[in-house]
Amino acid sequence: MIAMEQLQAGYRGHAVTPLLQGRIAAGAMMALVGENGCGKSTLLKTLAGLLPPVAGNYTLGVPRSQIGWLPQQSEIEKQFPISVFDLVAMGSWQRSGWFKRIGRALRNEIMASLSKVKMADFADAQPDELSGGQLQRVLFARLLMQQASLLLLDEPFSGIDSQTVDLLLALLREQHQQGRTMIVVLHDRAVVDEWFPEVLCLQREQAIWSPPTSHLSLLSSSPRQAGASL
Ligand SMILES: Nc1ncnc2c1ncn2[C@@H]1O[C@H](COP(=O)(O)OP(=O)(O)OP(=O)(O)O)[C@@H](O)[C@H]1O
Repeated sequence: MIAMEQLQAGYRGHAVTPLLQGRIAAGAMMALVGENGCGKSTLLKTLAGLLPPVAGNYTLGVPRSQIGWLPQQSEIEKQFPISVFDLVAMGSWQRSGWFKRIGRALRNEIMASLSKVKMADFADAQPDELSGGQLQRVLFARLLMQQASLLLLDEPFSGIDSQTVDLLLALLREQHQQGRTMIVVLHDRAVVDEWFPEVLCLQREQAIWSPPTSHLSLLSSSPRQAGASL
């Protein structure tokens, strides 16, 4: 699904990642790991189309509308003056349309997503009334509603208790079993070893793919050139 050819991610022409050459297959459940500052978030933002590549190029096998994106900090989301229910409903806007009334079937789906993350009782709450872990569960419910085929999650478990981490990991595995592709930035080696069959480790000089990726000499479709946006 994702092919990277001599890709380097960074800011304003300055690379922060090593050269990335390889592919991530559709349906992969991949952990993105490495020391602080090695460029994990920067790579994820680049793949999400929020930053242009500094060098090389990549292809995503899906349109940008099929990306489910969970950034590292969700404090901004907390200030949104809407209910938890509406925040989760935002995940389905592509299916329902922005200004259409939410019908019974969609309402049930939203409540089912909130139940999956054990937050159904908070449907009428405001995001700023939630703890960090509760808000993260709500954002996962929104992600489920999105039904995106590519999930890019940046440290989704930081500051979350282990029970909740297990709940969210089980949901991710369910998404994986449904054929979705995911790249998740993680720091907890035990979580990576237990849950993630594939790992991309960024180091200063090189990237280590596990299992080793097939070398790419050609990209199959029009690549994103450095400087281009999605
Ligand atoms: N907006 C920015 N402009 C310029 N440089 C940045 C910007 N954001 C981050 N950096 C730098 O890019 C490098 C990589 O940062 P990044 O956040 O991608 O690392 P990371 O691997 O995700 O780190 P961590 O594990 O601490 O979250 C760091 O040296 C950081 O200082």
